[in-house]
Amino acid sequence: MAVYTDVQDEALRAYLADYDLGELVAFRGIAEGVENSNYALKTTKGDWILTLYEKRVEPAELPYFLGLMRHLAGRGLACPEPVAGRDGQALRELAGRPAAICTFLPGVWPRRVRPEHCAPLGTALAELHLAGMDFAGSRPNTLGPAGWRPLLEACRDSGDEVRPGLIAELDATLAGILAQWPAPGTLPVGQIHADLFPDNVFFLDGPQGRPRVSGIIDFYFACSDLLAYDVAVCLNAWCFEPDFSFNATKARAVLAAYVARRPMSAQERAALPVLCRGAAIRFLLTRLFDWTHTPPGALVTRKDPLDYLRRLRFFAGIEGDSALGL
Ligand SMILES: Nc1ncnc2c1ncn2[C@@H]1O[C@H](COP(=O)(O)OP(=O)(O)OP(=O)(O)O)[C@@H](O)[C@H]1O
Ligand SMILES: N[C@@H](CCO)C(=O)O
Repeated sequence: MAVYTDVQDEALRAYLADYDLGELVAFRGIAEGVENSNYALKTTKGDWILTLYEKRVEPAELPYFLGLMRHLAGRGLACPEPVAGRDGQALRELAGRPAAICTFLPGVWPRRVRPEHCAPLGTALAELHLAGMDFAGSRPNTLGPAGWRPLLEACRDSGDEVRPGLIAELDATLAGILAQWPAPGTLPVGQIHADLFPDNVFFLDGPQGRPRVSGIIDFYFACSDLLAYDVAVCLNAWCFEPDFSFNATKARAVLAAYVARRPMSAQERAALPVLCRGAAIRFLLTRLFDWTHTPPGALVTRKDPLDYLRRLRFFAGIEGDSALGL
């Protein structure tokens, strides 16, 4: 459930008066998502998404996120485009929170990923990376390697309640990942999404009923980091079956479509296994943090950290990039 901040009809109408979006016809809170409050708006000029940024989003970072979305949308990527008010500002305030309206994207995210989703995903990811190349802004990856040890420390006291021995296993695995992490300057860097899970990618049926990407949303973890790390996030999030087995067919489809648009260097390919381990531990640690720090009775649904322990163990057991489908 993600409507933390209630918006009253009156307040929304007053807010919309600063835009050129016509009259409000209807609005409703969207239950999906856990970070921010989202509302679907219908006005006489179309459909929009209103987001109120909640406490996990740092207000000073919003110009980067909104600027990146505007840039990518301007390059033709199907992502939400922030809508400016009459004064030219997209970032405004509503109900005491920073707020913005973005374009509404059609389509639905895949509840069950099929191999046919994977090539369009790989293409869209490469297009996102290419479109971001000339973006002027930058933002460090606060959930990148430098953030993992502090997260693990924050889970040290209660982590083993989730699974006995978990913290010791993570201590050892993290040390190995950090020791092998690519040195700065060795791999291409750019603007990455950093959270490209199935629930952030919308699809519509394209020619012959094949799925095509109709929208990429939720840029609020986007940052400037290794492009290949974004690929590793997708291999984690899209290429495992419900029984946690790795689906090499899906991985091959993601990678082949990606490299057809943005070829990867030999160093990037060689680094993929450690990048996959890094991506697995990132989601394991943020989930473990939430699992051990969310008060009972809170409205948010906690995600199981152990799903990512399975992935981490899989990626720890592979030798080269051939097991990944390259
Ligand atoms: N531009 C958009 N067009 C259409 N629907 C959107 C758009 N942005 C968000 N939504 C809807 O709102 C839901 C929640 O959005 P989002 O995933 O960005 O929420 P969040 O709380 O910020 O993120 P998180 O996934 O990190 O919890 C999406 O699943 C989708 O249904
Ligand atoms: N995609 C993340 C949550 C939101 O960033 C996860 O599944 O843990």
